[in-house]
Amino acid sequence: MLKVEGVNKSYRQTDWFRKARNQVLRDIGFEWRQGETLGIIGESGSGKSTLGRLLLGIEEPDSGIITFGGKPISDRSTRRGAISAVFQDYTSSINPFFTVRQAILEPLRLAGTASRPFDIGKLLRQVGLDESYLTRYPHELSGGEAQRVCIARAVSAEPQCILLDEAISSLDGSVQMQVLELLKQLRTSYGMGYIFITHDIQAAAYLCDRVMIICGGEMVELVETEELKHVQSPYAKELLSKVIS
Ligand SMILES: Nc1ncnc2c1ncn2[C@@H]1O[C@H](COP(=O)(O)OP(=O)(O)OP(=O)(O)O)[C@@H](O)[C@H]1O
Repeated sequence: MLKVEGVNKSYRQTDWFRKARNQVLRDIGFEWRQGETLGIIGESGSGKSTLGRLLLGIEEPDSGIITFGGKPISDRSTRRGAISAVFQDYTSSINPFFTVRQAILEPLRLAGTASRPFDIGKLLRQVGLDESYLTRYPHELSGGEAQRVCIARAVSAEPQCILLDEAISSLDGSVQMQVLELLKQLRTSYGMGYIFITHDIQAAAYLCDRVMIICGGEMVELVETEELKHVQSPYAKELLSKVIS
């Protein structure tokens, strides 16, 4: 469904004496299958968020191809209704001048489907909030509530895939667990899938069907979650030993 082939990405380095480039992703290739939850895990700086931005079409690879349903993800018409995102920084993800109602309806307005019947109260209840939140502004929400609003907004246009980039990392432990549960429930209700970018292997193992491990911009492993303990690459073994021991 979402297909990534031979993707490379580099950025210009700030170097006064020569034109150097920092190679951030090397020859990445994989396929996200419709309805699945695919985890992308790796240590800080391994290139996870960069890959996320490429999958969302926010940035373009230097080389390689990314398609969704056979069409280039770089085309806005391909992305519309196909993929949405939830980021770590929920405080800046919502327009501070928007009420919760406006924030949740924004994707529908952008997709040109704002006139279709839409039960915003039901969606709000599904993410564990009630209709009294509709008139609140972002500064009137707790971190957990704001991230629930971001999730509701990502779900509202019913995309086939939601990319979550460290979406639970800034939340307290118990709230993280609630949001993971919520994501599982929404997946059942709406039949969509996720791409779950995280450095938290345990959260990935809890939520994901398959897990991809990246190190230094290279994909070192892509396995079914139940096969995680049988990973082959030394890096993946070391990464897992830190959690399992
Ligand atoms: N826009 C950019 N310009 C220059 N370098 C960048 C840019 N974005 C990312 N990088 C560099 O690319 C590398 C990978 O960054 P990236 O944010 O993708 O890693 P990550 O695995 O998501 O890390 P973290 O878990 O800390 O967010 C880092 O060395 C980073 O400094």
